[in-house]
Amino acid sequence: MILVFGRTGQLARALARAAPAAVCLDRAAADLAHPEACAAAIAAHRPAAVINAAAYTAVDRAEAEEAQAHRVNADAPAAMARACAGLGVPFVHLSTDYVFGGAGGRPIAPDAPTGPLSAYGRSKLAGERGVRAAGGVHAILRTSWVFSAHGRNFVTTVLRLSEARDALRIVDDQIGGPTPAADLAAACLSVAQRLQDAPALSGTYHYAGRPEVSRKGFAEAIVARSGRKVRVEGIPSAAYPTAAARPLDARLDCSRTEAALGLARPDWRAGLDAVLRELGIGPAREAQRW
Ligand SMILES: NC(=O)C1=CN([C@@H]2O[C@H](COP(=O)(O)OP(=O)(O)OC[C@H]3O[C@@H](n4cnc5c(N)ncnc54)[C@H](O)[C@@H]3O)[C@@H](O)[C@H]2O)C=CC1
Repeated sequence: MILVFGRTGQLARALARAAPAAVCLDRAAADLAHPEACAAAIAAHRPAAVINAAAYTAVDRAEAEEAQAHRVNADAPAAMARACAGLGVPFVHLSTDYVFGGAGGRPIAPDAPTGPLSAYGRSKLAGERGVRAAGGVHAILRTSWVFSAHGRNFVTTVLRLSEARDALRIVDDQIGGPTPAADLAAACLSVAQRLQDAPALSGTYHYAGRPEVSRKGFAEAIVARSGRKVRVEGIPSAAYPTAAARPLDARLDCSRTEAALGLARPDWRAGLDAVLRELGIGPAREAQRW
Protein backbone atom coordinates (compact mmCIF):
# COMPACT_ATOMS: atom_id res chain seq x y z
CA MET A 1 0.00 0.00 0.00
CA ILE A 2 1.15 3.51 -0.79
CA LEU A 3 0.64 6.14 1.88
CA VAL A 4 0.07 9.71 0.68
CA PHE A 5 0.27 12.79 2.89
CA GLY A 6 -2.37 15.16 1.52
CA ARG A 7 -5.87 14.49 0.27
CA THR A 8 -7.36 17.72 -1.04
CA GLY A 9 -4.42 19.36 -2.82
CA GLN A 10 -3.80 19.25 -6.55
CA LEU A 11 -1.22 16.49 -6.47
CA ALA A 12 -2.94 14.46 -3.75
CA ARG A 13 -6.19 14.40 -5.72
CA ALA A 14 -4.37 13.30 -8.85
CA LEU A 15 -2.61 10.56 -6.87
CA ALA A 16 -5.89 9.32 -5.43
CA ARG A 17 -7.32 9.17 -8.93
CA ALA A 18 -4.32 7.36 -10.40
CA ALA A 19 -3.88 4.95 -7.47
CA PRO A 20 -7.27 4.25 -5.91
CA ALA A 21 -5.73 1.80 -3.44
CA ALA A 22 -3.46 4.46 -1.96
CA VAL A 23 -4.30 5.72 1.52
CA CYS A 24 -4.44 9.54 1.47
CA LEU A 25 -4.22 11.37 4.79
CA ASP A 26 -5.78 14.79 5.22
CA ARG A 27 -4.80 17.33 7.84
CA ALA A 28 -7.16 15.81 10.41
CA ALA A 29 -5.41 12.45 10.03
CA ALA A 30 -1.88 13.86 9.97
CA ASP A 31 -1.15 17.54 10.54
CA LEU A 32 2.23 18.45 9.10
CA ALA A 33 2.50 21.17 11.73
CA HIS A 34 3.05 18.21 14.09
CA PRO A 35 5.91 16.27 12.53
CA GLU A 36 5.76 13.53 15.15
CA ALA A 37 2.17 12.80 14.09
CA CYS A 38 3.41 12.19 10.54
CA ALA A 39 6.04 9.76 11.73
CA ALA A 40 3.43 8.00 13.86
CA ALA A 41 1.10 7.69 10.86
CA ILE A 42 3.83 5.99 8.86
CA ALA A 43 4.57 3.59 11.69
CA ALA A 44 0.87 2.79 12.05
CA HIS A 45 0.18 2.14 8.35
CA ARG A 46 3.42 0.29 7.54
CA PRO A 47 3.17 1.23 3.84
CA ALA A 48 5.30 -0.07 0.96
CA ALA A 49 6.14 3.53 0.02
CA VAL A 50 5.27 7.06 1.12
CA ILE A 51 4.57 10.10 -1.06
CA ASN A 52 4.39 13.53 0.57
CA ALA A 53 1.91 15.59 -1.46
CA ALA A 54 1.09 18.02 1.36
CA ALA A 55 2.89 21.30 1.88
CA TYR A 56 2.51 24.88 3.01
CA THR A 57 2.05 26.35 -0.48
CA ALA A 58 0.84 29.89 0.25
CA VAL A 59 3.98 31.46 -1.21
CA ASP A 60 3.21 35.07 -0.33
CA ARG A 61 1.72 34.37 3.09
CA ALA A 62 4.84 32.41 4.02
CA GLU A 63 6.76 35.69 4.16
CA ALA A 64 4.81 36.50 7.34
CA GLU A 65 4.57 32.90 8.59
CA GLU A 66 8.04 31.54 8.01
CA ALA A 67 8.14 29.47 11.21
CA GLN A 68 4.90 27.70 10.31
CA ALA A 69 6.06 27.16 6.72
CA HIS A 70 9.30 25.71 8.02
CA ARG A 71 7.51 23.27 10.30
CA VAL A 72 5.26 22.01 7.53
CA ASN A 73 7.74 22.09 4.66
CA ALA A 74 10.96 21.18 6.47
CA ASP A 75 10.40 19.55 9.87
CA ALA A 76 7.51 17.32 8.78
CA PRO A 77 9.20 15.88 5.63
CA ALA A 78 12.36 15.26 7.66
CA ALA A 79 10.34 13.32 10.22
CA MET A 80 8.59 11.38 7.44
CA ALA A 81 11.92 10.57 5.80
CA ARG A 82 13.35 9.29 9.09
CA ALA A 83 10.30 7.12 9.67
CA CYS A 84 10.60 5.71 6.14
CA ALA A 85 14.31 5.07 6.59
CA GLY A 86 13.53 3.19 9.81
CA LEU A 87 11.04 0.97 8.00
CA GLY A 88 13.25 0.64 4.92
CA VAL A 89 10.57 1.96 2.54
CA PRO A 90 11.02 4.59 -0.20
CA PHE A 91 10.00 8.19 0.41
CA VAL A 92 9.00 10.45 -2.48
CA HIS A 93 9.02 14.13 -1.66
CA LEU A 94 8.06 17.16 -3.76
CA SER A 95 10.09 20.31 -4.00
CA THR A 96 10.08 23.38 -6.15
CA ASP A 97 11.89 25.58 -8.65
CA TYR A 98 11.60 28.29 -5.98
CA VAL A 99 14.68 26.82 -4.24
CA PHE A 100 16.60 28.59 -7.02
CA GLY A 101 17.29 32.25 -7.62
CA GLY A 102 16.49 31.87 -11.29
CA ALA A 103 19.00 34.31 -12.74
CA GLY A 104 21.12 31.74 -14.51
CA GLY A 105 19.77 32.21 -18.02
CA ARG A 106 19.70 28.49 -18.76
CA PRO A 107 17.75 25.41 -17.60
CA ILE A 108 18.79 24.52 -14.05
CA ALA A 109 20.34 21.12 -13.33
CA PRO A 110 19.46 19.26 -10.11
CA ASP A 111 22.94 19.78 -8.65
CA ALA A 112 23.10 23.50 -9.50
CA PRO A 113 23.59 25.86 -6.54
CA THR A 114 20.36 26.84 -4.81
CA GLY A 115 19.46 30.33 -3.67
CA PRO A 116 15.83 30.78 -2.70
CA LEU A 117 14.35 34.27 -2.97
CA SER A 118 11.47 33.69 -0.54
CA ALA A 119 10.53 32.21 2.82
CA TYR A 120 8.60 29.48 0.99
CA GLY A 121 11.68 28.63 -1.07
CA ARG A 122 13.85 28.53 2.06
CA SER A 123 11.39 26.23 3.82
CA LYS A 124 11.29 23.84 0.84
CA LEU A 125 15.08 23.84 0.59
CA ALA A 126 15.34 23.00 4.29
CA GLY A 127 12.88 20.16 3.64
CA GLU A 128 15.12 18.75 0.92
CA ARG A 129 18.09 18.81 3.28
CA GLY A 130 16.12 17.07 6.02
CA VAL A 131 15.00 14.34 3.64
CA ARG A 132 18.55 13.69 2.42
CA ALA A 133 19.94 13.75 5.97
CA ALA A 134 17.57 10.96 7.03
CA GLY A 135 19.72 8.67 4.91
CA GLY A 136 16.93 6.46 3.58
CA VAL A 137 15.78 5.52 0.09
CA HIS A 138 14.24 8.67 -1.31
CA ALA A 139 13.49 10.81 -4.33
CA ILE A 140 13.09 14.57 -4.21
CA LEU A 141 11.13 15.67 -7.26
CA ARG A 142 11.42 19.38 -7.95
CA THR A 143 8.58 20.61 -10.09
CA SER A 144 7.10 23.91 -11.24
CA TRP A 145 3.84 25.69 -12.10
CA VAL A 146 1.57 22.78 -11.15
CA PHE A 147 -1.97 23.01 -12.47
CA SER A 148 -5.16 20.95 -12.42
CA ALA A 149 -8.91 21.43 -12.51
CA HIS A 150 -8.94 21.82 -8.74
CA GLY A 151 -8.02 24.55 -6.32
CA ARG A 152 -6.31 27.82 -7.02
CA ASN A 153 -3.67 27.57 -9.67
CA PHE A 154 -2.65 29.62 -12.68
CA VAL A 155 -5.14 27.92 -15.02
CA THR A 156 -8.18 28.23 -12.76
CA THR A 157 -7.21 31.81 -11.91
CA VAL A 158 -6.86 32.87 -15.57
CA LEU A 159 -10.19 31.21 -16.38
CA ARG A 160 -11.90 32.97 -13.50
CA LEU A 161 -10.47 36.38 -14.34
CA SER A 162 -11.20 36.00 -18.04
CA GLU A 163 -14.91 35.79 -17.24
CA ALA A 164 -14.93 39.14 -15.50
CA ARG A 165 -12.49 41.24 -17.45
CA ASP A 166 -11.77 42.49 -20.95
CA ALA A 167 -8.01 42.30 -20.53
CA LEU A 168 -5.58 40.42 -18.33
CA ARG A 169 -2.20 41.87 -17.38
CA ILE A 170 0.21 38.99 -16.97
CA VAL A 171 3.94 39.05 -16.30
CA ASP A 172 5.96 38.24 -19.38
CA ASP A 173 9.44 38.08 -17.89
CA GLN A 174 8.98 34.89 -15.83
CA ILE A 175 9.56 31.66 -17.74
CA GLY A 176 9.11 28.09 -16.64
CA GLY A 177 7.53 24.75 -17.32
CA PRO A 178 3.84 24.32 -16.47
CA THR A 179 3.26 20.85 -15.04
CA PRO A 180 -0.07 19.00 -15.11
CA ALA A 181 -0.82 17.48 -11.70
CA ALA A 182 -1.97 14.26 -13.39
CA ASP A 183 1.43 13.72 -15.02
CA LEU A 184 3.21 14.66 -11.81
CA ALA A 185 1.16 12.05 -9.93
CA ALA A 186 2.05 9.38 -12.49
CA ALA A 187 5.71 10.35 -12.15
CA CYS A 188 5.57 10.08 -8.34
CA LEU A 189 3.99 6.63 -8.51
CA SER A 190 6.53 5.48 -11.07
CA VAL A 191 9.42 6.75 -8.97
CA ALA A 192 8.04 5.09 -5.83
CA GLN A 193 7.89 1.80 -7.71
CA ARG A 194 11.38 2.18 -9.19
CA LEU A 195 12.89 2.96 -5.79
CA GLN A 196 11.49 -0.25 -4.34
CA ASP A 197 13.42 -2.23 -6.95
CA ALA A 198 16.44 0.06 -7.31
CA PRO A 199 17.21 2.02 -4.12
CA ALA A 200 20.45 3.29 -5.68
CA LEU A 201 18.29 5.63 -7.78
CA SER A 202 17.81 7.74 -4.63
CA GLY A 203 18.46 11.40 -5.31
CA THR A 204 17.12 14.73 -6.49
CA TYR A 205 15.31 15.01 -9.82
CA HIS A 206 13.63 17.68 -11.87
CA TYR A 207 10.23 17.06 -13.43
CA ALA A 208 8.45 19.88 -15.27
CA GLY A 209 6.28 20.21 -18.32
CA ARG A 210 7.46 21.34 -21.73
CA PRO A 211 7.78 23.49 -23.76
CA GLU A 212 9.02 26.32 -21.60
CA VAL A 213 6.82 29.38 -21.71
CA SER A 214 6.38 32.77 -20.11
CA ARG A 215 3.51 33.37 -17.72
CA LYS A 216 1.96 35.53 -20.43
CA GLY A 217 2.41 32.81 -23.05
CA PHE A 218 0.80 30.30 -20.70
CA ALA A 219 -2.13 32.65 -20.11
CA GLU A 220 -2.53 33.17 -23.86
CA ALA A 221 -2.69 29.42 -24.38
CA ILE A 222 -5.30 29.05 -21.63
CA VAL A 223 -7.42 31.80 -23.17
CA ALA A 224 -7.05 30.46 -26.72
CA ARG A 225 -7.65 26.81 -25.89
CA SER A 226 -10.68 27.61 -23.73
CA GLY A 227 -12.23 29.78 -26.43
CA ARG A 228 -12.26 32.89 -24.22
CA LYS A 229 -12.11 36.30 -25.84
CA VAL A 230 -10.14 38.23 -23.25
CA ARG A 231 -7.02 40.19 -24.29
CA VAL A 232 -3.72 39.27 -22.64
CA GLU A 233 -1.25 42.10 -22.06
CA GLY A 234 2.32 41.56 -20.95
CA ILE A 235 3.78 43.41 -17.97
CA PRO A 236 7.15 43.12 -16.21
CA SER A 237 7.26 41.44 -12.79
CA ALA A 238 8.27 44.80 -11.37
CA ALA A 239 4.81 46.12 -12.25
CA TYR A 240 3.14 43.32 -10.24
CA PRO A 241 4.70 43.44 -6.78
CA THR A 242 4.09 40.42 -4.55
CA ALA A 243 5.16 39.78 -0.96
CA ALA A 244 7.46 36.97 -2.10
CA ALA A 245 9.90 37.34 -4.99
CA ARG A 246 9.70 34.69 -7.71
CA PRO A 247 12.59 33.42 -9.83
CA LEU A 248 12.47 34.93 -13.32
CA ASP A 249 14.02 31.98 -15.12
CA ALA A 250 12.68 28.84 -13.46
CA ARG A 251 13.39 26.40 -16.26
CA LEU A 252 14.30 23.03 -14.77
CA ASP A 253 16.73 20.81 -16.67
CA CYS A 254 14.96 17.44 -16.58
CA SER A 255 17.50 15.39 -18.53
CA ARG A 256 18.67 13.36 -15.50
CA THR A 257 15.07 12.38 -14.81
CA GLU A 258 14.62 11.19 -18.37
CA ALA A 259 17.92 9.29 -18.44
CA ALA A 260 17.85 7.68 -14.99
CA LEU A 261 14.13 7.18 -14.42
CA GLY A 262 12.82 7.00 -17.98
CA LEU A 263 10.33 9.77 -17.25
CA ALA A 264 9.74 12.08 -20.21
CA ARG A 265 8.62 15.63 -19.65
CA PRO A 266 4.86 15.98 -20.15
CA ASP A 267 3.54 18.36 -22.79
CA TRP A 268 1.53 20.87 -20.75
CA ARG A 269 -0.69 21.70 -23.74
CA ALA A 270 -2.16 18.18 -23.66
CA GLY A 271 -2.55 18.46 -19.89
CA LEU A 272 -4.24 21.82 -20.28
CA ASP A 273 -6.72 20.44 -22.79
CA ALA A 274 -7.52 17.59 -20.39
CA VAL A 275 -8.13 20.05 -17.57
CA LEU A 276 -10.40 22.17 -19.78
CA ARG A 277 -12.36 19.05 -20.76
CA GLU A 278 -12.70 18.12 -17.08
CA LEU A 279 -14.04 21.60 -16.38
CA GLY A 280 -16.42 21.34 -19.33
CA ILE A 281 -14.77 24.31 -21.02
CA GLY A 282 -13.89 24.34 -24.67
CA PRO A 283 -13.48 23.79 -27.44
CA ALA A 284 -9.71 23.55 -27.24
CA ARG A 285 -9.38 23.78 -30.97
CA GLU A 286 -8.01 27.26 -31.50
CA ALA A 287 -5.09 27.47 -33.86
CA GLN A 288 -2.05 25.85 -32.30
CA ARG A 289 0.47 28.50 -31.53
CA TRP A 290 3.43 26.17 -31.05
N1 LIG B 1 1.50 24.28 -6.99
C1 LIG B 1 2.66 24.56 -7.60
O1 LIG B 1 2.71 25.34 -8.57
C2 LIG B 1 3.92 23.89 -7.16
C3 LIG B 1 3.93 22.97 -6.15
N2 LIG B 1 5.10 22.37 -5.75
C4 LIG B 1 5.10 21.38 -4.67
O2 LIG B 1 4.32 20.29 -5.09
C5 LIG B 1 3.67 19.70 -3.97
C6 LIG B 1 2.18 19.57 -4.24
O3 LIG B 1 1.65 20.87 -4.47
P1 LIG B 1 0.10 21.12 -4.78
O4 LIG B 1 -0.63 19.83 -4.83
O5 LIG B 1 0.05 22.05 -5.93
O6 LIG B 1 -0.30 21.94 -3.48
P2 LIG B 1 -1.76 22.35 -2.94
O7 LIG B 1 -1.62 23.69 -2.33
O8 LIG B 1 -2.78 22.11 -3.99
O9 LIG B 1 -1.98 21.27 -1.80
C7 LIG B 1 -1.26 21.29 -0.61
C8 LIG B 1 -1.98 20.40 0.35
O10 LIG B 1 -1.26 20.38 1.58
C9 LIG B 1 -2.21 20.43 2.60
N3 LIG B 1 -1.62 21.00 3.82
C10 LIG B 1 -1.17 22.25 4.01
N4 LIG B 1 -0.76 22.39 5.30
C11 LIG B 1 -0.95 21.18 5.89
C12 LIG B 1 -0.76 20.69 7.20
N5 LIG B 1 -0.27 21.48 8.18
N6 LIG B 1 -1.05 19.39 7.46
C13 LIG B 1 -1.56 18.61 6.49
N7 LIG B 1 -1.80 19.01 5.24
C14 LIG B 1 -1.50 20.29 4.95
C15 LIG B 1 -3.32 21.33 2.10
O11 LIG B 1 -4.53 21.09 2.80
C16 LIG B 1 -3.41 20.88 0.66
O12 LIG B 1 -4.29 19.79 0.55
C17 LIG B 1 4.05 20.58 -2.78
O13 LIG B 1 5.16 19.98 -2.13
C18 LIG B 1 4.48 21.88 -3.40
O14 LIG B 1 5.40 22.56 -2.58
C19 LIG B 1 6.28 22.66 -6.37
C20 LIG B 1 6.33 23.57 -7.38
C21 LIG B 1 5.16 24.26 -7.87
